[in-house]
Amino acid sequence: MPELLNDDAITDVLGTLPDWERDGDAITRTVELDSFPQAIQVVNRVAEIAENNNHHPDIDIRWRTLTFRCSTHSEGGLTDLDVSLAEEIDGIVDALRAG
Ligand SMILES: C[C@H](O)[C@H](O)[C@H]1CNC2=NC(N)=NC(=O)C2=N1
Repeated sequence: MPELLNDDAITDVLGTLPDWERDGDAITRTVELDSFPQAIQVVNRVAEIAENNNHHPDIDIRWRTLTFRCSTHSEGGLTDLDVSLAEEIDGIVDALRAG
């Protein structure tokens, strides 16, 4: 079972995830892509990784703007699974933006 991160650990983690911020029991990132198709490409790649890892973000899709919200529902808070997922999401966005 993944361990819940305490407030100090969350603060430390957010220092390594500059595009993310804390939202209660979750961390969130909002990102604007160049187009709706590019945003959906990001969503599809995130979905593949989330399914492989059996750990899924909440995703809000509004035209070119995506908001990801990561939390470990089964634990009722943030765990390392969310940190890893956030890092994967950052990598996908960076790779797609680099074209
Ligand atoms: C049954 C299945 O393994 C669980 O519901 C998984 C699915 N994906 C999940 N995703 C997230 N973010 N938190 C969970 O607790 C979780 N649990």
